[in-house]
Amino acid sequence: MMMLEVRAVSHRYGPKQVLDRVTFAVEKGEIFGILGPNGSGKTTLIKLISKELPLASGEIVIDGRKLSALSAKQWARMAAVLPQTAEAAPGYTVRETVALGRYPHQRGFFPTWTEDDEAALRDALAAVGLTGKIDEPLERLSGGERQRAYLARALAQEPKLLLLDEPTNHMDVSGQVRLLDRLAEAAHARGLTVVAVFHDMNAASLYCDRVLVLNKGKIAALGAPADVMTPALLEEVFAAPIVRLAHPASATPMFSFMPNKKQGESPVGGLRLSFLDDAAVLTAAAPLRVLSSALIGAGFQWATHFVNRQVGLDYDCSDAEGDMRRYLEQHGFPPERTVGMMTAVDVRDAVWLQKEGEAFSVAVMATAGVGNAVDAARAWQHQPLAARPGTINMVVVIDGVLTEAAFVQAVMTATEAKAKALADCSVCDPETGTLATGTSTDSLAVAATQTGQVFAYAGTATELGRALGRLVYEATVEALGRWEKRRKRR
Ligand SMILES: Nc1ncnc2c1ncn2[C@@H]1O[C@H](COP(=O)(O)OP(=O)(O)OP(=O)(O)O)[C@@H](O)[C@H]1O
Repeated sequence: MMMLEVRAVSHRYGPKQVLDRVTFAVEKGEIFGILGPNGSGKTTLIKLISKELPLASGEIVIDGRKLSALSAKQWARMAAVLPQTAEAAPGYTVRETVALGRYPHQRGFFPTWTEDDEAALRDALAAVGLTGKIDEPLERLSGGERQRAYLARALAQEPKLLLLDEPTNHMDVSGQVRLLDRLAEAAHARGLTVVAVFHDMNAASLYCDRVLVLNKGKIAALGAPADVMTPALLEEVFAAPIVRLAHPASATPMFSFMPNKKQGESPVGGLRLSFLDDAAVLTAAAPLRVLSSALIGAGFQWATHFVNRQVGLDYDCSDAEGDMRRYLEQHGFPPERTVGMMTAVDVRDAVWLQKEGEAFSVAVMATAGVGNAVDAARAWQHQPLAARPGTINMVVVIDGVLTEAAFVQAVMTATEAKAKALADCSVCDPETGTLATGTSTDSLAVAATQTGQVFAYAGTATELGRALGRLVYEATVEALGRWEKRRKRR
């Protein structure tokens, strides 16, 4: 069932055409976003639907009834609007402001305030979190609170259709999340239809079932955010470089801008390996983009420090992450910009290899121990393992721009080269007696400067992949040799 139909609606201010044959329909219970750059006609569209501007061309139908046939009071029983600006009318309290929302439901010349009116008012105030401010004068509220009071007035109207022009304009983050969550709740539980103008693409993507993208008064796109909010479309419409990212917890895309930064110096030359008593530390002159499985900074991250910390064989692993975070803070490494790994291997044996290619540079830091060696193909045969010390930790740094595919391929290439190094060193899984492919607690970080040449791939079909595989292989063999030597000396 459609709650709102907009058919071939055009609008002019004098000679200026600001909407051009705009057609779309919004289903009952939908949260529908309107996006577009400044001046694209969003507010005009809301004003036409809310009867604030006369409709000169096209047709608008609300819940099956033509807008032109609805009186102001009939309209207000079906729809409510929260305008862009929320200026306080002097002298009104929050209660009085919200009570005005009940006017469309009241009849006769001397309407009485019913229990239903009071319940609707209380519900609306609770929904926007303003119950505690019911008797405050509106002008004493902050901009965000005032916006919420006006939203409560719109909710008290108990509309089927709620029109919002930038609803989170004056709100801080928690206010935004609370408001949008409440709207989503009301839409899904009560079948409220919400049509809202958004400037924040991320909020629109997270909360809208569908979005309409307006550009110069015309529809540039219409559909589910994940389908239509493509970087190409958004870049064209907003004339700004936009990147689309995967949200960590929701299947809706996130957006950010690409700053127009000058390319910095290649930081591979600026990498520095240093040692603390109990850690090998790699420091980069500029932040590197990293994909890692490390204890701290796992996943994609930007980091300037890579800390490979040595712990005793009897280390209590129950809160390794918290402990590592404290360790980093105590030693002056910013945890949000540090990739932190742990090992029981002596970090003085860390291997550091670099290769300067024509088109790229690659560097590898590795520590290795194989007291905990495992054949990944036979690990299922193991008894549940008590983690034994002996981990292979590796940081691979590439000077260049890696695509996400190249990051994943670099992880694959490094892992395959490590497995081959173990095989060539005849390292066996003690439980199965077969050749080991790694240890059960290995960490890997692949880092890239994200300046200079672009690498779309880093598999063994590429020059970069071949150099990377070779370096990882050599570093692993060397690190295993050092570990073995130290073990024999004990
Ligand atoms: N009353 C008016 N008289 C003349 N021109 C107007 C009037 N109101 C808006 N406009 C113009 O119409 C165009 C569309 O305005 P509208 O407010 O609908 O855009 P918008 O997409 O909501 O913009 P914003 O993102 O800045 O709020 C703009 O160029 C604006 O300058």
